[in-house]
This record gives sequence, structure tokens and C-alpha cells, in this order.
Amino acid sequence: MLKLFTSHHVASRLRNRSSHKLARRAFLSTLTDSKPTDTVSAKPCLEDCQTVIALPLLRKPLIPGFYMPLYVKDPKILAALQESKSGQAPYAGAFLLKDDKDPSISSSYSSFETVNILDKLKGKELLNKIHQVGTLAQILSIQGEQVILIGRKRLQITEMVNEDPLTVKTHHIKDKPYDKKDKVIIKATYFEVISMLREVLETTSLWRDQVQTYTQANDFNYNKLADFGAGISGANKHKIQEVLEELDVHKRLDLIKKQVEINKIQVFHASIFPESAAKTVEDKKESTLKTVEDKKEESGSAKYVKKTRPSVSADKFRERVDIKLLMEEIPKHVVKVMEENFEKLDRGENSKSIYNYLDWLTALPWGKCSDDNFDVLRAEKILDEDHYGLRDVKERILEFIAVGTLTQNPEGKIICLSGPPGVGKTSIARSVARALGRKFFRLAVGGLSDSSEIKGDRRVYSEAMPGKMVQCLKEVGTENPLVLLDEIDKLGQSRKHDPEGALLELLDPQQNAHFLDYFLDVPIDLSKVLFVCTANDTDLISGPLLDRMEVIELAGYTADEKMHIARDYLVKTVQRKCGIKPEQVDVSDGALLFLIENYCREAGVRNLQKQIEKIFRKIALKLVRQQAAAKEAMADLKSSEAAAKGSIELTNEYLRLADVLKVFEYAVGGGPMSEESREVAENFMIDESNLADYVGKPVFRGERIYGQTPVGVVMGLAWTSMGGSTLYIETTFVEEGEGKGGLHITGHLGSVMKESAEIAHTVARRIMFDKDPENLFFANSKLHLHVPEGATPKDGPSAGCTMITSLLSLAMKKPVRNDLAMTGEVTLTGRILPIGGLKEKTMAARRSQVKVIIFPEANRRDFEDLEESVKEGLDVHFVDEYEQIFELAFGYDH
Ligand SMILES: Nc1ncnc2c1ncn2[C@@H]1O[C@H](COP(=O)(O)OP(=O)(O)OP(=O)(O)O)[C@@H](O)[C@H]1O
Repeated sequence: MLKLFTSHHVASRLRNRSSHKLARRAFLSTLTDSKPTDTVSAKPCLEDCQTVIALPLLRKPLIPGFYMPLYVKDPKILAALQESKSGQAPYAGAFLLKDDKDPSISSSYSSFETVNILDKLKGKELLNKIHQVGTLAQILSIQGEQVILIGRKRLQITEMVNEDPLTVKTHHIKDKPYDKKDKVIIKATYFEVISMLREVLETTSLWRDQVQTYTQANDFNYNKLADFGAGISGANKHKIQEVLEELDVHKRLDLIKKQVEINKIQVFHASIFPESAAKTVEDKKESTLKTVEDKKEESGSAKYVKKTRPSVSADKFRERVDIKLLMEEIPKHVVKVMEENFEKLDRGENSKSIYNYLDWLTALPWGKCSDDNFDVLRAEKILDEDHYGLRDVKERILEFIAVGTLTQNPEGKIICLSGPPGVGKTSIARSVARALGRKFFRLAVGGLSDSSEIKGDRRVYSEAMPGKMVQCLKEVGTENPLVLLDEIDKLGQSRKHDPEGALLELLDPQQNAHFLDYFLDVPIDLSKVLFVCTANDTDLISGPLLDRMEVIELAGYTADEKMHIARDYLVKTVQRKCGIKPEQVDVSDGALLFLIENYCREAGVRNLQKQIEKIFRKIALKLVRQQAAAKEAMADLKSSEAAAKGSIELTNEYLRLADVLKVFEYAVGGGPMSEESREVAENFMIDESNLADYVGKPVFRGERIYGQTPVGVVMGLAWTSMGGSTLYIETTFVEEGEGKGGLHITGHLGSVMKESAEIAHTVARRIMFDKDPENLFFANSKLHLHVPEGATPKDGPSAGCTMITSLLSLAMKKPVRNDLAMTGEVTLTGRILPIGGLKEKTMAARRSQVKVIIFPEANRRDFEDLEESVKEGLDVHFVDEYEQIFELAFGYDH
């Protein structure tokens, strides 16, 4: 079931957010484009920017390629920066402050400000306090007091030009050229650093965030790698300044190597000395090096280092959220909570739970949404590309997208895709996400019995975790993913833990804009999430949940549809997944049809897919065996050839093996296949004759038990959550005696079906009496009515007409026509009432070679709405009264 849900709050939330979003877009487009924007279009070549305003940095130097937000309070400086930005040279100089121990300086910035002490220090005094080597920084944006810079080049101050604001003349320093002969060593170090950085990035998500704020990841050379490494290594500011000042590329790479190594050790250290790791470990790094190495050896596991929790100061988290904060993307109440926890870390309260908490809180994609794509034509193409048929479902999804196009707001109901297994519910939801350009997340709610899975744990114990929705947002990295709530009809029951209540809160537009996860303990906005649900049986979904959904039924596929799906989708996908080239295997239509009809009589295509996978796995194995045999034989021949010192003649067998090998190398390695090789390639042709070699003998036992239906047996049609199915109603005579008339019922029937059988007995008796008052069969016969397969529970009223027919057949000793099936509820007066699951029942009848079907008149419209391929070749009758059924079932000539 596909449920597309957006809150009616969405519109207003989007409106509120739109200004931020615009700001974010503008910001990102500037970030990703290092070329000048409109306002800086006349910017001169970097080389010309020699005279710049000097901005002191307190926390760390600005590395070329990285962004840095600043908070500038001095209006004079702001005006100067503004002037630079809109003028010819949108640049400033960023220089690390040498000494930050001066309390007057430290107290002048809040926990989120990088630093602004320009109003405290001026002119020469300031000049003396900053490092002379810094960075030429492009001014990307200025919003109020917030300035965003991106590092471009290294600079060295040569003289002061102006005192207030401090303006300096600089020269751009270049890396030392390296000798060609050093290139090999540099290259080796380069690769070493790359592999170490890879390891570091696996270690912690904190550094991964920093990578995202780097602009030149696609354009790496030795120099840039060293800078990049410095930016993400987590080194302290003095080390980074050292890297900034180091112009020898090899030495710079070496510095990074060392730094990354130290950080890995720091991670390890935090794992074995958690309490001491709480304090700043910078100073301890070098001294603990030895101890850690010893412990590493003791544990004998290098991997251990990777898996452990790094000790970080609040700065790491601050860095993670700095830009989001500047863009006001994080709600104020969350900022407040973050700040409180940062302060706890600053005070040294470095408990695992604070770390964990902040790790989640700061990692959420506050304000970050993927842009919805409401291009209907593109969406249609994607849906058709991924799925055959499913006309109604696709139409409904396109309607939803069309509404989004007109309103720029994907408001709609939650869509619930309901149908038997394997009809494509999950995969269509995935396609919708692809069509809309949203991230996809599948949340299996089947069997879920504890609301904490959705709402998270309270942070009363250290292993507490947030709920699935928070995990989802962190994983997808956007606030507007498409979340598939899979198998919502199988939600577990628990009064105490009430998972349904948690789901209602999640799906309710009134509540989910302020969804409260117990672990996060701050409301989060889930109104932009698009919820889609799936279910096999919507009857099992509780009323309040179902009320919020718009159900779209996926009834199952006809044999013809399955053929298309198998040939055009399943075979191609499975073949690709098994690494087999299309020209190597040909599965004939006949084989596919045989599979469909004799191996997988199901509503969906799940089993069909499994059978096709079986075929291709067997072929893959054959190919691999061939290759191994060919290689072995070739090696043998080569060695005997060598033994004979060239005197051996290549036999035909050798040549054949060599060809097979070439062919195989093509198949496995994807190399070009020569024409010659192609000829000897073993092409696998799968048809009806050899299908059993791949998938075994047909396992399917037909639903049809009787070739010729005997007296007292009639075929009915049933609906189950697995799709439609045929079922027989059998009645037999037990004993006769005056006044002994009665009915014994078996077959694991539910109460409704049992009542139905009693009604059928009464109606059949009346009909018999009307037709032949002399006939006392029902009055004097004890009868037994059974519905095979006795182990399967059955219920529902729709077998009423089938039961009456079965009883009358026995009473008249006349079998019904052989190719007949029927369904319909019957009242005591013999009127026929409508049934559900008409499409599934029709398809089940087709699968059992039924030619004539009797449906209630009230279902005529449902039948007419079916696709032609489902209706084709069937003789369908619609009836209001049982009398009409009597005519159809017994009024035939033998
Ligand atoms: N109309 C279709 N066209 C192409 N492939 C299809 C179609 N319907 C189903 N499939 C394929 O069949 C397989 C099973 O589908 P899927 O897992 O989406 O079924 P489902 O309805 O979600 O089943 P379940 O209820 O068991 O989760 C998938 O590989 C899917 O791509």
C-alpha cells in the first residue's frame, strides 16, 4: 500500500521556511560555484588581491578550500567587507591569532561565534598578535553580522596599510617546486595519506561532515591533499598553522600523516581511557603514543582502533552545525539545547551520553531538503521504466505529482498500497521516491510491538537510542524523504507499549510537525516527510490509522502481465545481477509461460523472480566451472608442451579449450569478445524441454482437485491476503431417516461462514420444496458440508451461493457444469449480495481454467472496470436472485 502523506501544515511550514530555503539555495549555489557570482562578477584575478582587510581568527586558521563562518560585530569592518564584496575584490585576509589566552579576548565571543575581537584590538597591536602567514579568503556572503568566507590561497603580510580597520599589504606565497626525482616519494606519501584519511573518515561521522564543506574534492593534487588532510584531521590550531606555513609539499604531507596517526591514536585512547579522554587530549597525544601502541599490540587488533568512539570537544560539534546555525536552519529551541550541552562538554562533563546525544542532535539534517521534482513527464517515464502495467497506481501517483506542480506543495493524503505479496508495492514506492527526487527509507513496521522503536528511548540509561524516524533522518540526510511504512497491517499489538499510538502521532498532520522523540527530547518537524504504507490486507489496519490513508489496491497480475514483467524486467535485472551477458542466455517465452503456469501460480511475481534467479545462478555456476576446467586443462597442456620442448603439436582439444577460456574471460572480466570466440561461446537456451534441469520438476499442485466435478461439489471463489483463490464446497449424504434432516459442517470455518452454511441449508430446502414438494431429501437426510483444505482457516459470507448449489446438486443428484465457478452472499430470501476482491477472484478463476463465472449483479461495474486482458475469454453472468444461478448451474444439456 502506498501512502503519500503530507501534513496540511506543510503549506504554512513551507512558507515559513521558504525564506530560509531561498537563502540556503543562494548560499549553496555560491558555495559550489567558485566562479564569481553576479555581485562579484568583476572580481580581478586572485594574484591582484594583494591589499586586504586582516581578519583575526581565534579558533583555527582557514585552510584553502574550506569554508568558515565569522561573526563580525564592528560596523566599520562590516562596511569595509561589504564594500570589498560588492566591489572589484571580494577578498579579505584571514590570520590566526597567536595568543588566545588573554581573558579579555576569550570572553568577547559566544560559543557559536568563531571570533571577533577587532573591536578590542586595533592597528599595530592587532598586527603583532596575528600570525604573518594566513589565507586569502573570498567573501561569499554577508548577512547581518554573519560573514562566510572560503579559503583560496596562502598569504604573507608584508606591511600595514591602514590601522582601522586593519588593512595589510601581502604577497601570495607559493609552494616550493619539487624535483622530479622526489615525485616518487611524494606520490607514495600521497597514497599513504589517502588511505589513512579513508580510515579516518570511516572512524567518525564528524570528519565526514567537514569533508562536505570542502570545495575541491574532485580536483586533488599533492598540495591540495595536504591542505584537505589538515582540514579534516582534527589537529589543533597550532599544527594546522604549521601546515599552512609549510611550503614544502612533501613535508606538508608528512605533517598530515603524523597528525592523522595521532588522531587515530586519540580515538583509541578515548576508548581505553574514557574518563581521561573527557579532558582535552591534545597535550596528551604524543605522550600516550607509546602506551597506546603497547595496548594495540596486546589487543592485537588494528580494527579495534577504527570502531571506537573518538573523544571530541564541543568544538567538533560546533563546527558541524556552524553553517546551519548561520543560515538559521536549526530551530531556536534546538539551538538552545545544543548550547546547553556544548557548555556541559566545555565544562568537562564529557559523559558518553552527552557525546551520544550531541552526535545525534547535531547530525540531523536541520533545514536540509532535497528539491522536489514535479516533472510529470519525467515521473511517468521513471514509473514506466521500473514497472509494467499498474495503470491505476501510476495514474494516482501522477495525479499527486501534478498537484505538486500546480501548488509547489506536495500536499496529499497518505497513500496505502494494498495487495498480495510480490505485486510491486515496495518497488513502486521506491520509484516514486526516484521520480520525486526524494531520498527513500524503508521502515518495516510489521511485528513492531514497542512504541520506543518509533519514539525512541528515554535517556535514562547509556545505551538509549533515538527512534526509527530520527535514525531515518540521519541516514538520508534530508528532512523530506519518502518513508515507506512496510506491512502496516502486521503491526504488533501491545497495550502497554502502544505502537499504534506512536504511528498515529507520526502520521497525523496535526501532530507530526512537532514530533517528539523521547531520546532527542526536542520536537522535530516531520511534516515534510512523505509517508507511503504497504499492506496485504487493509481489514487488519485499525480504523483510526485507515482513516488517514487513501488505499490503492494492487490486485495481482494476469499470466499475460506476468509474461511481460518476466521478459522485460525480471530476466534483464537478474541477468545483470548475475554478471551474465545478454547474448549468453536466451530464456524462451514458452519456458517463461511454463514457469508461470506450473511453478508459480501466485498473484504477484515474487516466486517467479526466485525461479528466474535459480536459472541464472545455475548458468553462472556452469560458466565458472567451464572456466576453471579450461584454465586447468590449458595449464596441463602448457606444461606438457614445455616438457616436450616445443615438439608437441597443438591438438584440436587444446584449441577448443583456449577458445572457451577466451570466451569465459570475456564473460567474467567483461573484456571484448572476439568473433571467433563468440562462435564457440556456449549459449544457454532455456525452453520447456530443459527448464526442469534448472528449476526442478513442477512443484505446483493445481487448485483444481477434480477433473470432472462430482455431484454435491461446486467451485467457489475466495479472496485472501495472498490474492484470489478457488475453493471447492463439497456436500455429501450421511444417513437418512424420517425427521433426521440436518447439516454437519467442517473445514476450519469461521462463524460467519458457518452461519452462511446454515442459511444455505434453509434456502436450498425451500427451493427444493418450491420445485418439487414431494422431494423430502432435506427433511430426512443428514448431510455433511466440507470446505477443503481443512487446515486453512476460512471465513466470510461470499460462499453462500456456492453452498446452496452444492446442496441442491446433491439433492437432485445432478452435477453442475464443469467449468463453472461462483461467488456471492445469499440472504434467507435468496437475494444475492455483492462481494469484495472481484479482480483477484477473476484471476484465480482464470488460473483454474474456469470459463463461466457467476458474480452478483451489484459487482457488474467492478468487472467492467477490469482490464481487457483479465476479462478476455470469460463467460460472466451477473445475478440478483438465486433462481438465476439455478438455471445457469443445472439448466444445461449433458
Ligand atoms: N509491474 C511490475 N513490473 C516490473 N517488476 C515488478 C512489477 N511488479 C513487481 N515487480 C518486481 O517483483 C519483485 C517483488 O516486488 P516487491 O518486493 O515490490 O513486492 P511487494 O508487493 O512489496 O511484496 P511484499 O508484500 O511481499 O513486500 C520486485 O523485484 C519488483 O521489482
